[in-house]
Amino acid sequence: MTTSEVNDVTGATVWLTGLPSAGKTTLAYELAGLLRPEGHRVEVLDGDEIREFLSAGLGFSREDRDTNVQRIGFVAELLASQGVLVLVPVIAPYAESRDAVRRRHQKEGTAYLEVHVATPVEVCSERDVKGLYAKQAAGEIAGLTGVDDPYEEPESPDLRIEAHEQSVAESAAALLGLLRERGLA
Ligand SMILES: Nc1ncnc2c1ncn2[C@@H]1O[C@H](COP(=O)(O)OS(=O)(=O)O)[C@@H](OP(=O)(O)O)[C@H]1O
Ligand SMILES: Nc1ncnc2c1ncn2[C@@H]1O[C@H](COP(=O)(O)OP(=O)(O)O)[C@@H](O)[C@H]1O
Repeated sequence: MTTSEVNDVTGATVWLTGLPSAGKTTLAYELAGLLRPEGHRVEVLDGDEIREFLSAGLGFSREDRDTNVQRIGFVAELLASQGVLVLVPVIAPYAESRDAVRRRHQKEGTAYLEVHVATPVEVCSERDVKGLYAKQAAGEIAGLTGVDDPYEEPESPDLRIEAHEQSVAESAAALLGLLRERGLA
């Protein structure tokens, strides 16, 4: 690849927000699997991994969640500005915090897309991938997003996916369609 080809590559951050077990991580990896064979550089900033390293020690208070989201937003923008498609399956429950990440991208002239993975809490709690809904119901944990902690739904996301009403492949295709529409893939 020549230098000019490298410089032509447009990066972006695609933030997948939604409740625990909504399907954010599943969809991010499915989309990554569609993009990589096309030659795109893709990074998935997985919430769990970030909390193990970049955000080690942070909990789930509003303040800690905001700090976590701003750190991820900072790293995502850096990568996206260098031509990487950055997929971020992170709850980010507060609108103000998500907007701050969007503003950071706008200020730097870096593409940013907000996607709401809108699986309802009833479906998420049935899936309960990590057993958190059961633990909350049993009184073992408190402050679970969407149950006894806030989740502020995006009012006007770039895309809202009713992930429970379609297959993983269909949702990933919708995401790819959005990227194509915006000239990012
Ligand atoms: N109290 C509470 N509320 C919400 N989520 C909780 C909680 N405790 C642990 N977890 C698990 O932490 C995973 C990562 O959360 P995030 O970093 O995405 O959350 S946040 O944006 O900082 O709010 C998140 O991962 P996902 O299930 O992939 O969304 C949860 O499984
Ligand atoms: N249509 C769908 N879209 C996304 N995930 C789905 C769908 N149907 C079932 N699932 C399952 O739901 C679970 C979602 O878990 P995960 O992707 O870890 O959610 P999150 O990252 O939002 O916590 C996975 O086990 C996935 O296989």
